[in-house]
Amino acid sequence: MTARELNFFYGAKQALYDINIDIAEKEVTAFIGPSGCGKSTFLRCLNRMNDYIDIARVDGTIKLGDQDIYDPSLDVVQLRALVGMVFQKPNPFPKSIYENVAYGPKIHGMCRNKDEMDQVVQSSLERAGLWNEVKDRLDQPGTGLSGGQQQRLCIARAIAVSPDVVLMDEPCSALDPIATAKIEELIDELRQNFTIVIVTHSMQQAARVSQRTAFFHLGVLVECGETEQVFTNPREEKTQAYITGRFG
Ligand SMILES: Nc1ncnc2c1ncn2[C@@H]1O[C@H](COP(=O)(O)OP(=O)(O)OP(=O)(O)O)[C@@H](O)[C@H]1O
Repeated sequence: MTARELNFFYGAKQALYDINIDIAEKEVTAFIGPSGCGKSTFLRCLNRMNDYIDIARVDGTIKLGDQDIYDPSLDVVQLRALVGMVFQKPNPFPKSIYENVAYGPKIHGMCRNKDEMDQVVQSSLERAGLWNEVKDRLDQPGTGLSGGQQQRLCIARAIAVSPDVVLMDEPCSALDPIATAKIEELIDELRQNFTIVIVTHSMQQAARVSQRTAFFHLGVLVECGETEQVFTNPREEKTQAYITGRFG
């Protein structure tokens, strides 16, 4: 995905300024920066989740491949299948584990019969590292799983519709360290098949899971580069100050 000259406003308040970024395919890009710097706002621009906010206004261009995602003729439901999202708090539907994963493929008409749907559900749960834990209780509520399992269920739900990109907004912030480690391992496996963008408050997490890091400050994308370079040899003084804990 690419963004060019992206400006974003909540009413009169500008939250993002002239963002230009190329998000590399089949890699993990981490968005870091102090609270309120616009990481989540920009993440939500990437699949038009901000459309739900009445006062939101976007200027500039975001493309998925060649497609301008703010083109008025674009089908937003289709866009959100191609650019899926995993939220801070695991939010399974109040439905069975099976139904949670089957929901997307069903509304997008991806499966011709029950066998095909079973296959998609199984492979999505496998790829989300959850199959072995739930295969004997697929008819039980998704909400009955542990927090870490629920988050992996939400990842299975996102990948069941074969997205190109998976956006993750602080996916581990509600999880304990063991569940966090599992999600981080999973992110590393998923990047073989998906482009991943993760917002994280943790610089350690960004360093562990991402290949590229983008540092935001006061709505400006200060620096974006290979994660190792950003953390060891940042180009910008502001990045250096942030990663060494001088502010934020
Ligand atoms: N729905 C909204 N209406 C008005 N202003 C908003 C809204 N959501 C966010 N903002 C403001 O936009 C700015 C960027 O917020 P955003 O949540 O994108 O930052 P962030 O970097 O993700 O922060 P955090 O790390 O705390 O989640 C902040 O000043 C915030 O107060």
